Amino acid sequence: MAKREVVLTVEKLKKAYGPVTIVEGLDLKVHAGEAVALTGRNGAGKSTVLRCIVGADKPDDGSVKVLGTKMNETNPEIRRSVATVIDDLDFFPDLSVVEHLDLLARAHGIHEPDALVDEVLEEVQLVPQASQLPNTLSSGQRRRLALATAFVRPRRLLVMDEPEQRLDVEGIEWLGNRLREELADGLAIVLASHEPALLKAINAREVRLGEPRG
Ligand SMILES: Nc1ncnc2c1ncn2[C@@H]1O[C@H](COP(=O)(O)OP(=O)(O)OP(=O)(O)O)[C@@H](O)[C@H]1O
Repeated sequence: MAKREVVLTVEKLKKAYGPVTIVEGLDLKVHAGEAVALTGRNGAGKSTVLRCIVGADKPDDGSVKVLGTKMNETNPEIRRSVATVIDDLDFFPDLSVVEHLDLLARAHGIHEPDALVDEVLEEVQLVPQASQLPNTLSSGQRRRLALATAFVRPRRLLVMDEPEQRLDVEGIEWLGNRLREELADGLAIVLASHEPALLKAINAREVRLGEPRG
């Protein structure tokens, strides 16, 4: 895989809520093997930009392209390329931890899904909770499950909103190491984070968002 391939291109992104302009004229390029961190104060627009990038929110202006193709959540090629960890509330209530991961791995046509799911469960330390339903997990365990969903599926771009939330110190250290490996394999990462240790671990390029105007 070419290391310097441009995976994500954001051009002149604008998003406003009513009279308040959250972001305007934002340009961003993220290459394979590179991590970009959106930083800025609470309310600066980090989550808004991430939602526009993954197609969960519609920009008022500008464009988002993944591997040269205009972002579109319903395009199967894009869905195969983009893994997101935006929140950890988005689970099927009646599927267990292992069933979630299994479903995702199979739906994305992963070769030997059972082996990968076992490996990732072990890594996120959810083996004892494998048969529990999401609403019975602790908040940190739910975050680990959300992170696990990104690692059992194909991905070229990983988009994460404060992935460190509710992780313990060891968990943040694990995440930094894991993401470093992903970068070495050519993954492109865009994240919002308030955790300097994580940003340092993955050598993230910082893009600081200013205050919303209006
Ligand atoms: N659907 C919405 N309608 C109106 N305003 C919104 C909406 N979503 C977000 N906002 C506003 O947009 C601004 C940016 O919010 P956003 O969640 O993107 O900030 P953030 O940088 O991620 O903040 P934090 O660090 O607190 O997570 C905030 O002022 C927020 O209140």
